[in-house]
Amino acid sequence: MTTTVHETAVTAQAVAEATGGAEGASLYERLGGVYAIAGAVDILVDRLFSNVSVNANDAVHAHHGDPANAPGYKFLVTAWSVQAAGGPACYPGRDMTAAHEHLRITGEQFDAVALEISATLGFCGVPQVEHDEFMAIIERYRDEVVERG
Ligand code: HEM
Repeated sequence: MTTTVHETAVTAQAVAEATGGAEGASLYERLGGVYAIAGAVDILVDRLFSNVSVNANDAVHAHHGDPANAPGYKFLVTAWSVQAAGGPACYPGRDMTAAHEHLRITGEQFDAVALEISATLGFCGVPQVEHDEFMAIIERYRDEVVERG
């Protein structure tokens, strides 16, 4: 019996089936693991660093306006996402309150970042179920990221 390239191609569906379907596999596995997540974060951070609405906050712009911050930030956001999605515990950064409290982020600025995350998941072809699960995780951190009072 011959096997075609089509039959051996690793698709998101094949990964889900091989790992026990949507119920058995972690979101991390269903997203495609560290290579897929790092690839998405690479695109996301480039977009965030040039997003005018996100950079309207001067404290955010002090960080996102400097291209020298991109590699380290991509590493930290990748590790955070891997861990938040149920992958290996590998995030070495600050918790979300400590990382953002000095930035005085508004609800609108949080929405602008969430929109870029959602757009990036769409751009990368992440299926709807995994898209919705990841965005639900992001939403759970709103109160830690947005300025209090
Ligand atoms: C749930 C949503 C968010 C997640 C998961 C997230 C994730 C992270 C991570 C992992 C770091 C690195 C922490 C460290 O340095 O130890 C960070 C820092 C940062 N984030 Fe976020 N972030 C979120 C929302 C936002 C929003 C809405 C903004 C801006 C509007 C923002 C702007 C920044 C900036 C400027 C830094 C660097 C702060 C500094 O080093 O002084 N983040 N974020």
